[in-house]
Amino acid sequence: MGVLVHGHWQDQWYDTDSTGGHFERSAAQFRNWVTPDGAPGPSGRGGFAAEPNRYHLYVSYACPWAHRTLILRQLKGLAPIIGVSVVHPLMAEHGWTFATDFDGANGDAVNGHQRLYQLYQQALPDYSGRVTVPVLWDTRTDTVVSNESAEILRMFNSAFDGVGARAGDYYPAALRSEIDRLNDWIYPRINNGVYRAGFATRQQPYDEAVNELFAALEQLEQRLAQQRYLVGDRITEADWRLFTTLVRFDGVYVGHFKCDRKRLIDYPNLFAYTRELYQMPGVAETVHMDHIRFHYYRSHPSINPHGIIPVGPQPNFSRPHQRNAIHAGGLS
Ligand SMILES: N[C@@H](CCC(=O)N[C@@H](CS)C(=O)NCC(=O)O)C(=O)O
Repeated sequence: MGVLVHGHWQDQWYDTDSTGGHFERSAAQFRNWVTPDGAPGPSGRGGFAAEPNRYHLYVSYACPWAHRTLILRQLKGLAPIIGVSVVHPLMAEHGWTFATDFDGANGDAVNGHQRLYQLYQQALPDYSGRVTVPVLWDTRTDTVVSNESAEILRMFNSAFDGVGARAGDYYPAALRSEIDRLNDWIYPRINNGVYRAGFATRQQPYDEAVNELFAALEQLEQRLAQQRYLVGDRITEADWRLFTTLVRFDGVYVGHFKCDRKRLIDYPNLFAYTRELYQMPGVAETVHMDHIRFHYYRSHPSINPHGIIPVGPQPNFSRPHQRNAIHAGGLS
């Protein structure tokens, strides 16, 4: 893996020496918004009006942040009007690439690049920073609209409603403060918590991350015994953001990232909740466990030097979930 420095690719691993063994994720830099009429969004500049077949999404099936955007694209019926390029699951010295010798990795049909960093160079020749997925690309102006999944999620939720998106609001106005509160609590402890544990290079930051992670999972286990979804009886963005971490938990985070105090399948409510979300129409087809396991176990040689992909565990997400009986106010 590496970074771009003034447009030049440099192969280097995360620098945790300067942060005392802690892993710190850097902020995404392209922060424009697609809006119904092209007016500027909460950040960045305007000019990105919602139109069918204008925008293209670059993802890795392995990446939990990219996965959120794929799920919203699916739920909102955007697949026919926003195309997708899937990178190869191996992220090595050239970063993410468009090699197609892995089932599902479909290359870059839009710009014809070999490597993802070339897309960033195309958008901004002088770019300095990480080269991450997901990327929302504008084929009209040949630039990156956004490389921040949390914001792409919000755009997919509503910006395309006038140009053919399916009904459905996963960030309803009345629930926003509760969703934001949950996201802010879940992100550091769980979504990024597994990375903080897995990429720690000293004992103490690892201990800290893993303790916070499992304390948070215990709390959610209790919450989901009382209510069907994170915010009561309605599925919201907060659920999808949690789902992409939970669905990877036993397959990679338990082993590869040493998050092994418990497995997902040891939490009856969290596991059943994950199964219910997995079984929603269109969601299972966004989950590609072969990309997920290959990516993590092969792309981090400092954690898994021989690149052996272990056998499991691999939970069965298709088993009945039996969550129908749970309503916001507790078991009916
Ligand atoms: N803030 C970004 C983070 C995305 C991210 O870190 N993606 C990872 C893959 S899971 C990546 O592409 N990493 C490459 C790198 O850091 O060089 C988002 O949520 O969109």
